[in-house]
Amino acid sequence: MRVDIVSIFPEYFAPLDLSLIGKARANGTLRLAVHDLRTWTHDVHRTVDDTPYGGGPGMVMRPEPWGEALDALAPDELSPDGHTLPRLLVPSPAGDRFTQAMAHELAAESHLLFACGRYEGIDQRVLDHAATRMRVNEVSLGDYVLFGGEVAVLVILEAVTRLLPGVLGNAGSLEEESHAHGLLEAPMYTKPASWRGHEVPEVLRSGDHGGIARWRRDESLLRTAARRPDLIAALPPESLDKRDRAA
Ligand SMILES: COc1ccc(Cn2ccc3ccc(-c4cc(N)[nH]n4)cc32)cc1
Repeated sequence: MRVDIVSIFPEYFAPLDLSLIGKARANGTLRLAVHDLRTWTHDVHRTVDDTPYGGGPGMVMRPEPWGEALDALAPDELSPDGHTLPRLLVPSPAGDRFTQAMAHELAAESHLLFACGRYEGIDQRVLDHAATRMRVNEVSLGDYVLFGGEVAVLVILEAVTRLLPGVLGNAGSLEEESHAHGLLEAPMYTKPASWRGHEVPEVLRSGDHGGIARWRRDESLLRTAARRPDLIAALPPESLDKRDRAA
């Protein structure tokens, strides 16, 4: 997967040299490039923002630098390797909610292009023009307001990259994790069996794999019902058996 990120704070993405994403870049699973939007400014002050039409607080990101950046990173003509146009993702408080389902959808793409806004956002015409030639999605992490898109891109990129083949060592983790089956995961424990007077649930040390699976299922259901009843309501009816309903 190829990923391009455009930001006025490219140094925000230094963490992407670390850990499993860093390994994915080193082994070619992820080809990531971070670009400074000011590359596509031409004035001495390298201006990327201006006052909003219609008045109001703050500044808006100018369309010209973004237009040139997207032209450069998503050229219309097919590249020699038959490169298709990327999917443009624009973090925004007004975007569609980012979900694990969207992470899976994005993990199937060959080229993602992230536009990190700052100030009060990017001139709308940048997104409207881009949408005439590539898929554009405004994406929100949730109902809270960030300073800009960079942190959102780090989150989205981590959620997507861990789904790429070979990135997560034990593929089993993908299957068992929260939101994989629509439920929150059960509590996890490791050694020692007793710690500051807190014991590991006996069933987890019993070797009874059926009992362990049932305990984990029950704990997932109880935790999900308590913290995220919306996920219970969203489950397909057939996924809850009689025992589940009794939990
Ligand atoms: C109320 O209108 C606002 C508009 C923009 C901003 C600051 N800002 C600028 C670019 C940008 C990109 C993403 C986000 C964001 C995404 C989520 N889930 N929360 N916040 C915030 C962003 C603040 C407020």
